[in-house]
Amino acid sequence: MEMPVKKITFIGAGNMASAIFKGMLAQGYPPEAITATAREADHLDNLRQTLQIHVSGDNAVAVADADVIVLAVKPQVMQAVCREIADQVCQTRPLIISVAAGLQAETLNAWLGGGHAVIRCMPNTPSLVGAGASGLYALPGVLPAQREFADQLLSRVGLTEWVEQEALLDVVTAISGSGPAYFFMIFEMMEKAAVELGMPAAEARRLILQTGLGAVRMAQETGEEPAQLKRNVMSPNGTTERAIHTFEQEGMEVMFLKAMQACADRAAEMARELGG
Ligand SMILES: NC(=O)C1=CN([C@@H]2O[C@H](COP(=O)(O)OP(=O)(O)OC[C@H]3O[C@@H](n4cnc5c(N)ncnc54)[C@H](OP(=O)(O)O)[C@@H]3O)[C@@H](O)[C@H]2O)C=CC1
Ligand SMILES: O=C(O)[C@@H]1CCC=N1
Repeated sequence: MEMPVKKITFIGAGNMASAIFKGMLAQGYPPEAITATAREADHLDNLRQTLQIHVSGDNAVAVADADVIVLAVKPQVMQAVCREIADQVCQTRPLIISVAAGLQAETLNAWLGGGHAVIRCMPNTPSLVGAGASGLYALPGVLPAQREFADQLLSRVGLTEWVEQEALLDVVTAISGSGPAYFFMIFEMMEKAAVELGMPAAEARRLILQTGLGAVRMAQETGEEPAQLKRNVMSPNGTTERAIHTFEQEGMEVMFLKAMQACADRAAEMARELGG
C-alpha cells in the first residue's frame, strides 16, 4: 500500500538517520518532504546537494511545519535537543518517533512538555539498503493511524515488529539494533582467518559475503530450523563437525548470551543514567 506523504524532520543526520532517509529516498519518498538537522554546516550542505532534502542547523525551525519528527541524535544529547523543540511541538503536536537506544518513551514525552504521541523505534543501519529490521513500541494514546504511519515508514526500509512491552525494545537492541555489528565482526574474523590460511583477502571476502547471504536466504526461503540447516552441512566425522565442535568447546553459545545480555543491560543502564 502506498503510504501518505507527510513532512518528516529528522533531528540528527548521522549513521542511523541517514540510513533511514536514504532508504526512504531510494524507495521513492519525495525529497522535498524530508528535512534533516545536524551540527556541522558542511554535513548539511553535502546532504542538500547530494539528496535534495531540506536541511537546517536550527532544530526549532526545522520542526515548525513537520507532521512527524524522528529523533535521531545520540541519547546523551537528546534532552538538550528536546528542550530546543519543546515549545514548538507543544503547539503543533506532530508524531514523535525516537530511534535512540535506551531512552524511554515517557522520558522523551516529559522532556518535550508532555501529552505527545511518542513511538519508540529500534531500527538498524541495513535500512540503508532496504534490509533493515526495526522493533517498535507506542505509548498508550498513540492513534492507530499514527502507528500505521510509523509502520509504513519503517517498512519502506525493512521489516517491522511491534512489541507491547517497552522493555522488549532493549532485547530488540541486542538482536537487530546492534546485531549488524555482530555479523560484520564475523565477516571480519572469517576474512582474517582465511588470510592466515593462505587465501588472498579480496577472494576470501567475496566468498564470505556470498556465504552469509546464502545462509540467510536459505533460512528465510526454506523456513527450516537453523539447527537443522546446520546439521545438514555437518557430514558425520566431516569438516564442518570439526569447526562446529571447536566453536562449542570454545564457548561460543555462552559468549553470545553474555554479549547480548550486556547489550540489553547497557540499554537499560542508559535509560537510568539519562532518564533521571
Ligand atoms: N548506529 C546504529 O546502528 C543505530 C543507532 N541508533 C540510535 O540512533 C541515534 C543516533 O545514532 P547514530 O546515527 O549512530 O549517531 P551519529 O553520531 O552517527 O549521528 C548523530 C547525529 O546527530 C547530530 N547532532 C548532534 N548534536 C545535535 C544537535 N544538538 N542537533 C541536531 N543534530 C545533532 C550529528 O550532527 P553532525 O553530523 O553535524 O555531527 C549527527 O548527524 C542514537 O540515539 C542511537 O542510539 C539506533 C539503532 C541503530
Ligand atoms: O551502539 C549503540 O548504542 C547504537 C544503538 C543500537 C546500535 N547502535
